[in-house]
Amino acid sequence: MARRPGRRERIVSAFADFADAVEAALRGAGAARDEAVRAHARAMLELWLRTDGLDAARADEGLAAAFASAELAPVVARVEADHAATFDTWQAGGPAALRAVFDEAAPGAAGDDPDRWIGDAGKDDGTDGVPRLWRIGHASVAGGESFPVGVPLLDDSHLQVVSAPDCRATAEALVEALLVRVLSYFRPGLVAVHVWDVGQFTGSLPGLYPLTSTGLLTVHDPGRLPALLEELSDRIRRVHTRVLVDGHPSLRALAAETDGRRTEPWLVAVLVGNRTALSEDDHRQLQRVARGGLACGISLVLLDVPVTLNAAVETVDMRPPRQVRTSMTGPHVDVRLDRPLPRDKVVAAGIAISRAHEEWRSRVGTFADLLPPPAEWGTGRGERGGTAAGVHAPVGFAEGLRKDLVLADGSPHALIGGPSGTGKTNLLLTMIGSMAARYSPHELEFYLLDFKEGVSFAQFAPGRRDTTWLPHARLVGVNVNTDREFGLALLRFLSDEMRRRADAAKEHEVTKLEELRHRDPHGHWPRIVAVIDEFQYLFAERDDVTRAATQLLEDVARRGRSQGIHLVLASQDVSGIEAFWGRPAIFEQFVLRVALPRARRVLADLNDAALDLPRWHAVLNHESGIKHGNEIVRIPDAAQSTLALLQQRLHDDHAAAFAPPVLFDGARAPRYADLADRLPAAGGGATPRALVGQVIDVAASPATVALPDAPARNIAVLGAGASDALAVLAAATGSLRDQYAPGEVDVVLVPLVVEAVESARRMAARLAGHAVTTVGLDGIRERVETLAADVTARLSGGPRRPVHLVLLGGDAADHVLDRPGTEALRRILHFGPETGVHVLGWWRSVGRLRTLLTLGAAPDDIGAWVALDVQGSELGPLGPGLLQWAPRPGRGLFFDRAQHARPQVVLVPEPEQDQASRSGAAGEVPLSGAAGEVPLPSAPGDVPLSGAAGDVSREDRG
Ligand SMILES: Nc1ncnc2c1ncn2[C@@H]1O[C@H](COP(=O)(O)OP(=O)(O)OP(=O)(O)O)[C@@H](O)[C@H]1O
Repeated sequence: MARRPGRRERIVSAFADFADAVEAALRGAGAARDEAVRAHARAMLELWLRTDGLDAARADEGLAAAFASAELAPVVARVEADHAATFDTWQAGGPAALRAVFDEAAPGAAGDDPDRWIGDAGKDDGTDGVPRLWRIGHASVAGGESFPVGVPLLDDSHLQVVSAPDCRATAEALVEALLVRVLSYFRPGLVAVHVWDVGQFTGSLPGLYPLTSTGLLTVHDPGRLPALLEELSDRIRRVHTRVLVDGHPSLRALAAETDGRRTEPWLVAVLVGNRTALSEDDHRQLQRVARGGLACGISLVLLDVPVTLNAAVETVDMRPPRQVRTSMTGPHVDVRLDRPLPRDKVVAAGIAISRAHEEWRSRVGTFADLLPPPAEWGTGRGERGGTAAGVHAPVGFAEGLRKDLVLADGSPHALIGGPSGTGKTNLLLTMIGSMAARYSPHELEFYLLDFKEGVSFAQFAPGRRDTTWLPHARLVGVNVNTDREFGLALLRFLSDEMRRRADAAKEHEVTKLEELRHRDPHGHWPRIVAVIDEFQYLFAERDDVTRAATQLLEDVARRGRSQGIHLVLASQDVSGIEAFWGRPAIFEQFVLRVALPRARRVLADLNDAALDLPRWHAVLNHESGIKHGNEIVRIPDAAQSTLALLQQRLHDDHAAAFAPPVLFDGARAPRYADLADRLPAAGGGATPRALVGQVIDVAASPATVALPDAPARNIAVLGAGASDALAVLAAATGSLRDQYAPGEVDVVLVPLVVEAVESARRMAARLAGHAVTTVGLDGIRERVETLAADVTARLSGGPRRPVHLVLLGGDAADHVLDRPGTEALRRILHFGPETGVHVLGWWRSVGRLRTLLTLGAAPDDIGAWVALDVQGSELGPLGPGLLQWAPRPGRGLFFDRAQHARPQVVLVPEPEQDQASRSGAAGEVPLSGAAGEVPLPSAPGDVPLSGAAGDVSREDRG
């Protein structure tokens, strides 16, 4: 019988249903989870792809399975579609546009394939612009067209390259290729490279070593990073203080405003580190260099030197796991670096560049290359305009670039040293030509003195063959080697001019020349450059001249700066010049030092750069001679043909407005006519003045003695030699002619020695129109006694018609005068002048004159004298104390109690017969007429008893 399902079965069945239900529930949950995981994977992949970029994700090996999965393919497809949609437009034109930009920014060796330029030296001088990019590789986006990648460098930016150990060699190759591009682009010399490698004595970049031969590459010792950084800082300082003085912010801006030419080469400093930090000091210094360097042409290339730079810098980051990235292209562009240049080609390029550099250095740089274009000569329209901020003129070349010599507030005066034959004079001529070509004579004046035996500056004054002159030249001194007084005269002039300027500045309430020019635009305030070649002669002796010169030099050196007065002193040997070493106050003002090869003491004590200078080079140092101010420049030959052409042009343009310079020519006696022209106008009751010579001053003033009716107004000329003495007296009597109305004066000519006879005749001829009598030895006593009686009468109120008693060889009269005659002469000397009777006499012996000036007369009766071949010690009783005077031909020591505290040196006028023969009038001087009869002298010993007086005197002069 069938049994009803029992309880147990029911329970089992119920559990089975439960298990089925659970299984169904679990099955459902598993499917949902699988779907969630797949969705998550899809979402994650999309997130990666969109975050890191499709290209990066493809390159990631961990994601290879995902890219292979069919399940995920729609995600990839979707991202690809979006990627393509985003970039397609850019891909269409973006790479091409980048290429175009690059081609423009990186012309020639800056961007071209190396095969097209490697091994050739560059030719570009930067005047047509500087590449803004330098190629390092290429890149593409999303498999699109590739485009070149470059980095900026010169003027624009520094470069920081960061590598990992396994790609360090690639990084070095990148730097090497970059440098080879830069060096091959520009004309050799325009870029110099310095390399410092912390780990290697020889530095990295061995392929570039050939460049060291001409100094284009300098390799620094690993331990001497501070020295390199110091060198770079010095350069920045120098560029700012010397080159960017006109307020230009950078060398690039300066070049843009001038003709585009760079005045300083670029300097690329490559620092190769080992990823460890620099010392704190070096780090700080490097930051300073980075900050100031670009404006001064310094670019840093840092390889694995960890440093943060507060300046424009681009980076190339080569560290894994990423590909190469640059700051130029951003983090999403993988850059493929160019293949390293083959080592042998780099070496060959270095050799070729060095060779071209050497050739360039020996080829370029003539004097003409220093000058601006001829259209600008003397206009001041060139690079720097006027001289408001100083005088800047290139005098030589460094690396083919023109190097300026600067006379301005920072370097007001220059000291030039170099042994004989090293080119001092040439350098001075170069400087003068270069300055004259740049500035207008309204803005710049030269005062040029040469103490050497020679006439180097004579070319700037009108000559017999070349009648042109340099309009800037206001004074030219030649053959002054025996006359230190010329130097003194120049310094005195400068000192006076400084005072005049200071007074004008005070009046306009300003302190500097620049401001004075501004306030007084119609005034004539040129800068003055005073050049003294072989200036040590000026200080050659311990005497009054040296003392006065030292004082004046100190004055001008200290105050000239603000008054626009600049001294340029040149010497073969400055070591012995006490005026300098004993007076640091003077020396310190000579901030600009120029040392020619082997010059001693011109530079600072520890600066021996001049010792191994090659020929025709100079150390130009605008920093008082300290080492870091050294610039080695090559001085061109100041070719006469170019100088002459320049002078001709300047003369043509300016001669109408500028008189010829005053000429100090120590070898030429001043002409009577020139001096007489400058005498004050006579007549109208003016006191007559007797001309006795030429004062040594810049105005070439006549030296005169006033002859008023006052005691002691007699003139004595002292010396045994007849020629100079007679020349002085001839000038003195001749000059009186025009100062009296015809017939207003009596002149008594007394030739007492044979040499004077001819001279007296000429004097008489020149005085034609006046009452002239000539008396010889035989008539002197009587004449003197008559005149003495006349003086007595005058003293008691008799008529006072002017009388000049001209004694030629006064001492020769002693034996004929006897006591009464001598006393009469003393009376004339003592009382004559106040009554209008003046003695103008030549005594061959000071002792004889002194004897005469006793008893009735006194030494003071000679109010003025000119001593010729007489020793200073003999003059004591006549002068103001002990005198230093060593006689020299053509010079006199002139003292006039009425106008001098100390005697002064004068030039004796040209002797009469020279003037006559030069004018072709020799023998034409009328010897008769107004002139009285000349009786033959009769005293034995003084004159021969036979022979014509004229013949004798001509022999004497021959
Ligand atoms: N830069 C130069 N290039 C070529 N020749 C030069 C240069 N400088 C000077 N000379 C030549 O050298 C010679 C001597 O030059 P310079 O007269 O200038 O020397 P210095 O130092 O003034 O000598 P000194 O004091 O003996 O006159 C001259 O014949 C000159 O032409």
